[in-house]
Amino acid sequence: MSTLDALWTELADIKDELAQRDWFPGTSGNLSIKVSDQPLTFLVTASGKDKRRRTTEDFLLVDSEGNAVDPTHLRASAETGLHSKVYQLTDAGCCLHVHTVDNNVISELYAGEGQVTFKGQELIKAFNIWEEEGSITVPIIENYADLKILAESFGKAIGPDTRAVLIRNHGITVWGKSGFEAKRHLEAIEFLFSYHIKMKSLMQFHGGQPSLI
Ligand SMILES: CSCCC(=O)C(=O)COP(=O)(O)O
Ligand SMILES: [Zn+2]
Repeated sequence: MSTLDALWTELADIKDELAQRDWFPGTSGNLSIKVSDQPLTFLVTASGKDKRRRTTEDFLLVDSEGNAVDPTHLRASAETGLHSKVYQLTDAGCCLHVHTVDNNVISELYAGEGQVTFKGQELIKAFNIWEEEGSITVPIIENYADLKILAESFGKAIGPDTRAVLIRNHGITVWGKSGFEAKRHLEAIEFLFSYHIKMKSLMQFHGGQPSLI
């Protein structure tokens, strides 16, 4: 199996796993995996597809501008520019974008602060943060309809410690050095979002104290 085929299969397997979690509602979401550094090329999901299905036309190889490397009738994800930023600004090997109710709720709750921080949670270790008081901060950006402006704003939100960026009432983009690490980061951040929303609702209904009754 060629390297390209192996990367294709790796990304297709991740796509299947995320689909099993129902993280691609209404054809949303896009995924990519880096193929080469110089020049930058990566496999990215074709736009507008039902990402729950596995087909031979799920991905295409694009360059740093998001242009197809080989002739194809497929259109690269509308959000390919964001994946490109991730590969240009970080050491990522894989980048995942999903829309979930939890990530949309968190993005709206904390949009005013421009970021959300989690601490005191074991799953922060999934980001390779092992300090006693370790924390993870996720920047939140506005959801510009113009995808070039969105990609610029997204790129500006990426600092040396950024592992994920939330787009307000849209979704999250997460990356990792490998497909395995990107998926671990995504699962961990969605866990933290879900925990936070549940805890916040319990506290609201029970006078500021978490309660299950
Ligand atoms: C119906 S979802 C709107 C577009 C979007 O946000 C998304 O994640 C999917 O776009 P793509 O072009 O990658 O299919
Ligand atoms: Zn999206």
